[in-house]
Amino acid sequence: MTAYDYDVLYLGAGHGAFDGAPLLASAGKKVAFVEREKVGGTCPNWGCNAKVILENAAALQRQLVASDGIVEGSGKIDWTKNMARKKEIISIFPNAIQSGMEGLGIDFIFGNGEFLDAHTIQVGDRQVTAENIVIATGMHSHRLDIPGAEYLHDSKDFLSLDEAPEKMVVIGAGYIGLESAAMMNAAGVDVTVIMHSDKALNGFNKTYTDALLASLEKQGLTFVRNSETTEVEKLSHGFAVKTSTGTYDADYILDATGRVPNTAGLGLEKVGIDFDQTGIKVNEYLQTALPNVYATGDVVSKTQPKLTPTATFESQYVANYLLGNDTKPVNYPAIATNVFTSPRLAQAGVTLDEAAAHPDQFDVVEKKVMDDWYRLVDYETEGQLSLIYDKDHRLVGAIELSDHAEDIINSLLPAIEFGYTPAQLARLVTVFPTIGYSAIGDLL
Ligand SMILES: Cc1cc2nc3c(=O)[nH]c(=O)nc-3n(C[C@H](O)[C@H](O)[C@H](O)COP(=O)(O)OP(=O)(O)OC[C@H]3O[C@@H](n4cnc5c(N)ncnc54)[C@H](O)[C@@H]3O)c2cc1C
Ligand SMILES: NC(=O)c1ccc[n+]([C@@H]2O[C@H](COP(=O)([O-])OP(=O)(O)OC[C@H]3O[C@@H](n4cnc5c(N)ncnc54)[C@H](O)[C@@H]3O)[C@@H](O)[C@H]2O)c1
Repeated sequence: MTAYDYDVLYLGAGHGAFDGAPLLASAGKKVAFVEREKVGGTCPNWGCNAKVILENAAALQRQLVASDGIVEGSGKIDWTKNMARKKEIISIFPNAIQSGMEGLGIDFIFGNGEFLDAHTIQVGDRQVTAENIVIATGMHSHRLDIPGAEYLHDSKDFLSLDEAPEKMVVIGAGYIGLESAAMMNAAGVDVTVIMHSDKALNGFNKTYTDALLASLEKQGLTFVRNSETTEVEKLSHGFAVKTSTGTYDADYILDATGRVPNTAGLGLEKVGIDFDQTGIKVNEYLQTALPNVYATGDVVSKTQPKLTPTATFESQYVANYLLGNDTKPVNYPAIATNVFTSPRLAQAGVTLDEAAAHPDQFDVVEKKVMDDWYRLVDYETEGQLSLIYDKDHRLVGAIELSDHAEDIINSLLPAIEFGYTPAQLARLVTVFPTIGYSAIGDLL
């Protein structure tokens, strides 16, 4: 029998890797990560955690303004201090994750990993072998290919921006575009978002995304719809962003036009692993074309949202599959997602668009968030909720726009995932008065 250096070797040390690795190490497997940048990957260093700290100031400001003088103060955001706080909080993550993993006996090998064959990875001048390899290399920012592209910044740059610009142009109205634009608008920046269609946020219903844009417009954001960005020109002060609908001045430009799977330079073609621009192709066991090589997280080609909880779920699934604890095909649960603007837009389970396409299978109940008196308690002013039921009246999906949408969707998630009956729902005696009580109350 061949002796490999490791039982399982992960390419990448983000959530797609480090959430499953401890299960393997605790079961006595020899495990290592190959990481070319920062331990923890995108989410803690340049994604979720970094972003949510910065956005929290905008959410606080919104509540303070809505209190209409009960809580005094202008709510002015000091962006530089906000950024310094963010840097301080997230700086602990790489070492904390690394020492936690090393405490379990897991090794770190730093450098770019590339396949030599199905069991061998080249890292610098070292060749590392493993019985099983998990590709968890994530994604990087898509960059527009236009003249002046060198003046554009991506989300990684943006989440380290120490000084707020006066005028900012954001190209793209997906998660990153809207979250970044909304928090900078709250920080007093004049922000224009260029959209190449009239619909924001793929995967969310248009009635809801239009309502979100309308709310953000009321707060001062400008959206330019159906506009193609063609060129960026450097001026003596700042830049001119040229588009099919006009020219917009900015001193900071964020290219938020999407993310691309990290498949290049891995040697995938050489070893016969299938992939395309959507990511690595896997079967129902998250196995690539090579039976001993798996893929997890953002690098996987899939219909599920490319989010941290999805990466975590897949990482734990593959670890359990390799241990023989779970031999069934991957069975994704309802995946909850939230756009961290103020108000938030969150959803889980069957979407409104899916429900509309299959009226024979689903019923939709519409609710006005402001009909719930509790929303007045924490100064909410607007919002809507749609509950999607199957024909047995079990909740199968929900979408909400409000300042607490993420809490409502999290509270509804068990009912969506486990299909609670009305009798089971009636046994959920939640704390009153709270947003969780409101969420379950919506179902009764
Ligand atoms: C700005 C931003 C905000 C986000 N906010 C949220 C949010 O609020 N909620 C949410 O759920 N999701 C959010 N996401 C998405 C979330 O960050 C990803 O879904 C998650 O990080 C995916 O984890 P992963 O392990 O698949 O990839 P990653 O975290 O990207 O990790 C991949 C790792 O692989 C390494 N790597 C790549 N190639 C190689 C190689 N050849 N050799 C060695 N190492 C390699 C990389 O350096 C990286 O560290 C956000 C993303 C961004 C960009
Ligand atoms: N809150 C969260 O959970 C969160 C936050 C940020 C990112 N993410 C994840 O990260 C990933 C990437 O987010 P993202 O915002 O980069 O991608 P995205 O796909 O959500 O949005 C990209 C947007 O750019 C638009 N676009 C593309 N080309 C364009 C062009 N030439 N001009 C104008 N617009 C253009 C697209 O239509 C789309 O709306 C997503 O998969 C998302 O799941 C999640």
